[in-house]
Parts: sequence; structure tokens; C-alpha cells
Amino acid sequence: MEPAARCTPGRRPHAGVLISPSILNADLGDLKGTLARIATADTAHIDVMDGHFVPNLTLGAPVVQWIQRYTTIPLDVHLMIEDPDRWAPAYAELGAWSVTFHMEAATSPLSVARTLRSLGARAGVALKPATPVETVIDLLEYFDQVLVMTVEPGFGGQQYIEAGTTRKLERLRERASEQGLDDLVLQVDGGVTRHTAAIAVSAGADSLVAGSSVFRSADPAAAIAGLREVAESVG
Ligand SMILES: O=C(CO)[C@H](O)[C@H](O)COP(=O)(O)O
Ligand SMILES: [Co+2]
Repeated sequence: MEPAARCTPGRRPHAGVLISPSILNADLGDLKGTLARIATADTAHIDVMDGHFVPNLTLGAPVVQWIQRYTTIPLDVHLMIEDPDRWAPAYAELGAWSVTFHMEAATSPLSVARTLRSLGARAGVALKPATPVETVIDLLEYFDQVLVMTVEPGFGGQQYIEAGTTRKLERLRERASEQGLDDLVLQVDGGVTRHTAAIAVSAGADSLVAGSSVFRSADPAAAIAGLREVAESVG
């Protein structure tokens, strides 16, 4: 299968549901090989964890810079870090397609979003499963992506949490439609499989992050195609 078409900075790669494999539990000692295995994805999801906001430590800006050199897939950076007000702009400066920070961690979320947009990145905001949708529902015009966490952030390989998250997605989709925010991406992250992808897309998600279900598969390209097929049949 051909690699996905590259997108214009700031624009969605296409109008359909985006498939964004997370490299969290992939072979990070072979970044080039890992990225080559997901060449048909729309974006590559990069989980940045600082060991403080979440009890796990992954990678930071220097490694993201190498990833940028190794692939033309747009990078979808998910920051699970404290003080995104200070650190998030660096990822936009590196050329990330989107930079998503946690609402729970930001001091001035709208200011961070404005800075990210001014640097040419799409501005994303993420909510942990227990964070109410009300924290962001009146602010959607300031963001390009809302990430609804469907596991507690920190680790891959967990079970999808459906309770509360389906309603959150429905509320976000309703409000985005009412406001004509057609370009806003609603992303789900955590425990996404073919089964849970259908639940998420039915509730309004149009970006699926999948780590384990792609990289534990013997054929990551087939796993990506499988998620796309489910999304297209539901969406
Ligand atoms: O943000 C994350 C964890 O905090 C990861 O993106 C997510 O968990 C992906 O892995 P999996 O599909 O295995 O759940
Ligand atoms: Co993530």
C-alpha cells in the first residue's frame, strides 16, 4: 500500500477519520524502522512524558527532532508534562503538525494555544478521563484538536474506558457542529482497537490513536488499514 499523502502544514491530511499510531511501546531503538512500519498512517502520535505529570518518562524535544528527520508523516505530539506553558512551544518550533498539552497541567491554556498556532502548529488540548468536558466546551474555537483520554495517561496497553468518555465525545461533537467548527479534530487515545474504534467514531471521534493494537500486530500496516475500515464503516 502507498504511504498516506502528505498534508499542508496546519491542514488536516484529509476530511475522514485520521489514524495516528502511537510509537510509545514500539522499538524506539529502531526509530527509522518503527516509522517505516506506519508509513500509511495519517499522523504519528508521539507521547512525551516527564515523570512528574505522569509516572513514566519517555522522550523529549531532541528525540522528536530525530523523528522529524526520519519521516514525512506529520507528527502529532501528545505532551504529558508539567508546565506546558514553558515547554510546548519548542515542539511547534521543531515543526510538529500538532502539539497537544493537558488542560490539567496548563496555567494559561489559551495563551499556549495562541503561541502554538502562531508557530504554525495545530493547538491541541487533552483531558484525562475524570476531567469534566466543561473545562473546555466553551473554548473550542481556540483549539484545533481536543484529545479525550480513554485510559489514565502514562502507559500503553491499558483497557479503553468507555464510561464517561462516550458522552464527552458526543458533547464535544454537538458543540463543534453548533459552532461550525468543521476543522476541529476530536481525538481518542488509549486502548483503541477495532472494537473500541467503532464506539469512539460513533460518538464523534475523528482521530484514533492506537499504540498496542498497531505495534503488537505482526503487520502494522494491516492493523492501520483495519482501523480505517472500521472508521469508514461507522463514520
Ligand atoms: O497517551 C498514551 C498513554 O498515556 C498513549 O498514546 C496510548 O496509551 C497509546 O497506547 P495504547 O493504544 O496501547 O493504549
Ligand atoms: Co498519547
